[in-house]
Amino acid sequence: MSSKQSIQFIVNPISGTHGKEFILHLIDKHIDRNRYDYIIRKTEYAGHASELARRAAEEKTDIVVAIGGDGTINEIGRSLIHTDTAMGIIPCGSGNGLARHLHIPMTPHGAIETLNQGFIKDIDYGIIDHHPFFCTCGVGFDAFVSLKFADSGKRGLLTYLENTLHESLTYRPETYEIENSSGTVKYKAFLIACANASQYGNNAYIAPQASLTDGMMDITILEPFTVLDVPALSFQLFNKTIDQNSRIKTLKEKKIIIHRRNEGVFHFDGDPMMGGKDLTVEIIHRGLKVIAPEKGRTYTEPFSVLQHFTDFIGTRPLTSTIAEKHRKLLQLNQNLLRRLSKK
Ligand SMILES: Nc1ncnc2c1ncn2[C@@H]1O[C@H](COP(=O)(O)OP(=O)(O)OP(=O)(O)O)[C@@H](O)[C@H]1O
Repeated sequence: MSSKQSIQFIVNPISGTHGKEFILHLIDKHIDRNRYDYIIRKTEYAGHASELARRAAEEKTDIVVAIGGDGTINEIGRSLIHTDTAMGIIPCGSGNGLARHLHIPMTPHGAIETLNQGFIKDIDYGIIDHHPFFCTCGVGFDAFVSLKFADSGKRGLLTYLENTLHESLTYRPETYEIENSSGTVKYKAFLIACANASQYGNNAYIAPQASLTDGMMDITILEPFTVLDVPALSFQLFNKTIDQNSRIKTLKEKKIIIHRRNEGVFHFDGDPMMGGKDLTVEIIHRGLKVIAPEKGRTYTEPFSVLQHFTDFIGTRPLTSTIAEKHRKLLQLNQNLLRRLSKK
């Protein structure tokens, strides 16, 4: 019997915008073969990653690695909760919120090195209306946009940005009641984000104080705002200080019920889902094993809001036609803010 640990890599070929062959080549080249035996599986349809991961856990595979974005991570993570199989991540999505929170390097080579180090930590996960999430879930504007994006038929950050900006022009805040163990409070809100991880992705920190190991979720409520609030909100989203904005209310809870007037969409890790008027959201403490760097970042990155914003809108220089398009969209938008990971 082999003393090596077993890894199954699960590749989502459609995640992000880049081909995955290069990553498979890097795995072949850099994975520690003294430590690991590995196999690679490719997903063939939505939901397939969940099936593959469930089977891998049943077969006592030591590690299942998601090669994809937060949607793929969600599929794999939900099959590994409360098992002995740990989840690794080679981030390939458009936002990579969970990987960024865990300080997993964004480069495939760096992420493979993290696997080779093999440090395992137990993290919390959340459940909204019976759907596990690992990063964020919520109702309101970002759930609405996740639905629009899912319907748009094409993927990519520009499409997402376009949808976000256009829809924010007409989106109306709704009234919600949030019930916790001590009572119910009413809020008029543009969005309510329930965060296990601190960011949506792309370093857009919707809940900067969120911890993956405290057994609590950080709830960010964005109340109605005016155009005058947009610059500060946008800056603070990337500066990890949005919780200090006067339009923001924050709560820390283990379990809440969100009551809304009508049934409608919510999102979990950026994927839209239709739900009822009452949505139960709770955090389950340390239910998933993940492989991540042992002590925060393994390299130092100077913190720059401008860089984070650039990450968010893409890496092309702001001198191109794309930049012109961004500028027009930015003019159109008076409400931008938002998550910007998915999609
Ligand atoms: N072979 C496949 N064909 C079609 N859809 C797939 C396939 N494999 C996975 N999917 C679906 O693709 C969706 C999007 O994947 P994922 O979230 O990983 O990529 P992304 O949207 O580019 O990244 P991010 O979530 O970071 O923006 C997942 O929800 C998953 O269900």
